[in-house]
Amino acid sequence: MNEHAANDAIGMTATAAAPARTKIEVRGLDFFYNGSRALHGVSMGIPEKQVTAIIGPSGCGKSTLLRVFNRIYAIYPKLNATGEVMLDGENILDPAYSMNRLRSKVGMVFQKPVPFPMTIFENVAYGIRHHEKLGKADMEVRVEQALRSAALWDEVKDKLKRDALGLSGGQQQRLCIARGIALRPEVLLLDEPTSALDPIATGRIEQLVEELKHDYTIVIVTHNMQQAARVSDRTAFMYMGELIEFDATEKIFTKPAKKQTEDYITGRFG
Ligand SMILES: Nc1ncnc2c1ncn2[C@@H]1O[C@H](COP(=O)(O)OP(=O)(O)OP(=O)(O)O)[C@@H](O)[C@H]1O
Repeated sequence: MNEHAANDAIGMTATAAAPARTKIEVRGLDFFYNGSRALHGVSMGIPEKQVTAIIGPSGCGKSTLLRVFNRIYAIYPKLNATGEVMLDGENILDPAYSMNRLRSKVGMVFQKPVPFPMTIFENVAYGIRHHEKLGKADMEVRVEQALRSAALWDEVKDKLKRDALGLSGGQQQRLCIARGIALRPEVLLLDEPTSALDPIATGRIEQLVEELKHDYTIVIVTHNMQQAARVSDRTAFMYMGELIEFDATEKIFTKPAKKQTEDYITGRFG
């Protein structure tokens, strides 16, 4: 199969990545769950304002790696990361790096949308209140901006006071993205954000990711290889806790350097 045919086959539209500044530099990262090693010496550079996809078979460590980027594991005492994760040149694994600062720089959206049991407006305003004191008018502007950025404003602008749990699954996921964006982070982590959504809602989220990368550095974990091919600039392939290959998405899906990567993307395992 020539390169164009291969691209067509996987529905790839992403163009080759332009050179970009490195936003997150991972160096020799190991991760342990209660002494059991889940990541083995991962090193990679996440480019700024691009989309980086993490793919690989179930249990290979994709979510673990993503969660290290906002240190969410730190709430559990027996989980431990060693190595360095430099965000704009500062090691976020250093206990001296403030969690509050990290939370304001790195937002996360989970697989299953989990709106808070409150109004649509309050879902977005809630997080902002924890970080900033805004007057009523400023808050309204911020909430609107976040909902617009998450491509949800037109659908909810007349029902901001309604319960968020009344939204569809796809709308709830965009609401969770709006909630993340409202804090104006620099990095947005998406952990299988469309796995619970139908193809139309999935398409909207993918389109949204494409738009958001102009302002945010995005890292997305996905089981869906077509999705990685469609939305990402760079793709990381992981296997059994190791980063096997990390390169421009087009290269990974057309001319992977490693046999394990090729076997995975051609469906020979996983
Ligand atoms: N809370 C936990 N306690 C102990 N081990 C865990 C925990 N979470 C994950 N692991 C182990 O760490 C390894 C990596 O898991 P992780 O969830 O990061 O993989 P994944 O690639 O995201 O998988 P999936 O695609 O199935 O979500 C697996 O061997 C898993 O069993």
